[in-house]
Amino acid sequence: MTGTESPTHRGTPVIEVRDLCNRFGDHVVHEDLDLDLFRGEILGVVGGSGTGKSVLLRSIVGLNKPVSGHIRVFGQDLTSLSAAERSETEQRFGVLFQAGALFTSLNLQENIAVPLIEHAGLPRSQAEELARMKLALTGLPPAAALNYPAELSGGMVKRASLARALALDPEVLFLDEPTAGLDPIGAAGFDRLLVTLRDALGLTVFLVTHDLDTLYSTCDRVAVLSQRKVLVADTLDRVTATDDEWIQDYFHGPRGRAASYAARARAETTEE
Ligand SMILES: Nc1ncnc2c1ncn2[C@@H]1O[C@H](COP(=O)(O)OP(=O)(O)OP(=O)(O)O)[C@@H](O)[C@H]1O
Repeated sequence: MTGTESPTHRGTPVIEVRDLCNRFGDHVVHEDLDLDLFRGEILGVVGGSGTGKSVLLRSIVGLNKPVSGHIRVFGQDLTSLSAAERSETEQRFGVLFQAGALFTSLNLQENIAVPLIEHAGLPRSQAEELARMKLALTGLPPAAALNYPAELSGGMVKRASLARALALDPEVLFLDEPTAGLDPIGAAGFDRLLVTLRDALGLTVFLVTHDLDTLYSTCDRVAVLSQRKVLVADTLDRVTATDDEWIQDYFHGPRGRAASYAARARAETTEE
């Protein structure tokens, strides 16, 4: 890795990716990619379209088998685990995919009860009670528990999907573009919720996003994927100062500047 880790995040990483290679046919997506995720941080993962952000996420959560490399999770190499150990480890992860992936034929409390019944073995009534608590945690009103996904706004679907990702009390939360498709107010609300939940539940968060406002308002560190590797993984100040064309265009273009001004204005309002 060319970037130095933030001094605020020393200690053993909960996830260590080393020399990761991913290839589809002739198309090399990652080559000797390194990345650390430290306990309690929100790490934003950015990069141009097709740089392999989602493939990286899927490799870590076990949905994509890398060509080579090591992924250590909670100190254990994923490839050395038996299927049972792997499944146990993966239950310490919560994943929110871009499409949300709720079952359309189930209402929200039934949706969130599914992992509680299947993986935690809870009886249905208890699972649905717990599901209602998870929905409340994400700021949804109690009545929403009986709604079907099609009856909800995009922002509510995202919150419900987050409630499902939190169903099994994960230690690490993986989010793939959680604010995509939300209006700016809905997106800002989701960002605040994410920080509140991280603080309240002690979560570690791996967040793939294109949303500059989300990066500025939620992330402790940002990892930039470029040229098949993590070009830099550090605090926003250090990342934005990195001498790289894509980074300079992304963070110092009109949208990047607007997000940076908005973040500064928010910080000043909080200080007053
Ligand atoms: N299962 C697959 N089979 C073949 N190619 C794949 C597969 N999954 C991903 N790819 C390719 O790998 C590359 C990286 O995909 P990925 O979805 O990780 O990009 P991304 O950085 O998340 O992009 P975006 O920001 O547009 O979502 C893309 O070129 C994609 O087409």
